[in-house]
Amino acid sequence: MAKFAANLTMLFTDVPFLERFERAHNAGFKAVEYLFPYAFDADVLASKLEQYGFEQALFNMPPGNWDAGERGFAAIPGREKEFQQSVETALTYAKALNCKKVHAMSGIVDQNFTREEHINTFINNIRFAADEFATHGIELMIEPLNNRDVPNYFIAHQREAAELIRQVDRPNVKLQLDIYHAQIMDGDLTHLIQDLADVTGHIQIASVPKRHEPSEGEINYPHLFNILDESGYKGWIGCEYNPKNTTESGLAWVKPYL
Ligand SMILES: O=C(O)[C@@H](O)C(=O)CO
Ligand SMILES: [Mg+2]
Repeated sequence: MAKFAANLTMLFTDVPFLERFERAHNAGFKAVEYLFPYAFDADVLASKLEQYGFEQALFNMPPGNWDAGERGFAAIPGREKEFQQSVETALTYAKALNCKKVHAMSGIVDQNFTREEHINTFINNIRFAADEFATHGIELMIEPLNNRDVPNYFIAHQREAAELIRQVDRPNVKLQLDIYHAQIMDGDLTHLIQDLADVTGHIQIASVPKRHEPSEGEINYPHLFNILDESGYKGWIGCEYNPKNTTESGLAWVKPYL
């Protein structure tokens, strides 16, 4: 049966970040995920997890200068040293939060370099991170982002990510299949989920086109939850959407699963 993690970057945003844990707990969630933990001391976050009995499902590696538009740099030539440092930073948090899945963002392509140069950089960086994480039993996620929201992101299609994962050739590197991005870029979701089941490590959801609750829009999520079950997916499904009104008023869809 599908199980859902509250994404605290997107849900409960009417209160400051640290207060969102309590709100997610009161709503019935048993796990949380969020983009970045780095603004907070790892011990503070760990105590929030402990206080509410949460599992930390996932967080992202440092993305570079987010406010300046950077979206990671795993594929960006010339940033290798920074990438290696960011692996160590992420590892410190992953250990403190007992988090077994970390997402490495690949970055907006740099027009000064060829596609091949980006791919080679990505493969080398991801192998480095995967090997560091493997010694702690941590899986490394890579996630395609749709090119309407994030133009020129290095990976936009799910099967392209699966091919890169094959080339990286490390057992702890997996696909973060965000069904919102997948519907915009790929479609044919039933077959996509089934075909990529063996490389999928994490799932996220939102409606399309508006990235609201999964109960609206063009995707039939109850059908896809069954497909995920049948495909053997047992991990958390991250609720990574912008609530249409308050978070709580839009949670009816998830109540039967909590
Ligand atoms: O889908 C998303 O936007 C996130 O999962 C993410 O990690 C990058 O912003
Ligand atoms: Mg996502």
